[in-house]
Amino acid sequence: MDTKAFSRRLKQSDNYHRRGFGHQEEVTELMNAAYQSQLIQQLRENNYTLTQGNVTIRLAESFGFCWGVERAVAMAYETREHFPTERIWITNEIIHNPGVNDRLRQMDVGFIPVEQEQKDFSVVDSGDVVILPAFGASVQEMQLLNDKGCKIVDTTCPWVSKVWNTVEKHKKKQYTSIIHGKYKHEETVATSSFAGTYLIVLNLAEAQYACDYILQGGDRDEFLEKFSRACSQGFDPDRDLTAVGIANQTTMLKSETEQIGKLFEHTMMKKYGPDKLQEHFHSFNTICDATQERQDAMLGLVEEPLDLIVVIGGFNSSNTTHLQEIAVEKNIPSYHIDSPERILPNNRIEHKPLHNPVEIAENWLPEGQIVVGVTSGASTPDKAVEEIVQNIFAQKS
Ligand SMILES: C/C(=C\COP(=O)(O)OP(=O)(O)O)CO
Ligand code: SF4
Repeated sequence: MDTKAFSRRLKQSDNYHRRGFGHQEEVTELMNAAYQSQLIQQLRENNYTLTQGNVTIRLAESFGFCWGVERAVAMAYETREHFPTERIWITNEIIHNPGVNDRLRQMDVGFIPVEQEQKDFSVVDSGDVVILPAFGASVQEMQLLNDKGCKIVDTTCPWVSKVWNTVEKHKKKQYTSIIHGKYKHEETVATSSFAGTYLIVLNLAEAQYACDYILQGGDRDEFLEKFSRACSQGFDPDRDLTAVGIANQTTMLKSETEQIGKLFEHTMMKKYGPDKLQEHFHSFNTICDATQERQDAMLGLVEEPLDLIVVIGGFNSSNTTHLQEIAVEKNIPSYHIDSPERILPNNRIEHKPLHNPVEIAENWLPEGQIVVGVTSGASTPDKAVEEIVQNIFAQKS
């Protein structure tokens, strides 16, 4: 499929919308009421600090809703305003925040049902409105919805589309796209659908494995087994790793994406010589600013004297998980929670330790004077942060 030509055609169609519908004022009011917080605004203005009783809260200097999330959620709200009686669907969670998705359900936006990892689009009829989330959607899904005659409202963050352009460039030059991301993540599913030949690496260890294969060869079957769900159809490591371009899921750990890029660059330089590097390696910076800013702020926060850190965001939120990784790396006790309800009576918290299932911790707030670091991922509204800060104060009072 010529994905570029399809995208161009889709964008010209009357059924395709990627800007709002002129209801900004009403929507801003609704969103402010649901998601903004005066307390958090005060904290920002007070050097990101607030003390009450024997608890001091230290907020990261960049946290919470990013521009792309605000834009996508606002577009979904506008869609409801603009099509008050039409059936409206969304192909996935709009962003990885349970509260925001619940709010869309309350607005009668239907989520495409999923059975055994397969989406059931049979529920969608011609003329229905379908929202594509901030992560985007695969080109096959877009085609299917377009063929059905749906009205498509595309809220894909432009930073994500920028990565799609990058993999299109790789494809044009017949480079294999090395995508730093999680193969099951909606954004990476969408990005890989625009790529030609691709390999998805989760982390530096997987990148190292692929680079070792490039330099020394290895067990082809083992390679294909390892990346069975993370490469393009018919991928052949002996044929498809001679020229590579780097791309990434926008919310991966910035430092890791950079290391992976450097690793492939050095590998290609070693294999083909510095003068031939351009023919075998391409890299554009596609790390999004919001991800970078939140990670940089977290790196600043963990340098402060803290007793513990609360990281707020959906459990399936990649950027939030990476913020927690920074706390874990620094050996600071950290609690990843997705909503204020996770703070339970009697000094207990229901939280998700990194790479482990949700569990309950007892006596999580130490006695006496404490300093609690707080940050939140790009899909977390300030309102949720406010309620969590208030719950912490209440537990210690
Ligand atoms: C929509 C989006 C980022 C917003 O945060 P999310 O937490 O929704 O997503 P992610 O960190 O990628 O799992 C894609 O870049
Ligand atoms: S984290 Fe970046 S890419 Fe993702 S929605 Fe926000 S601004 Fe867009």
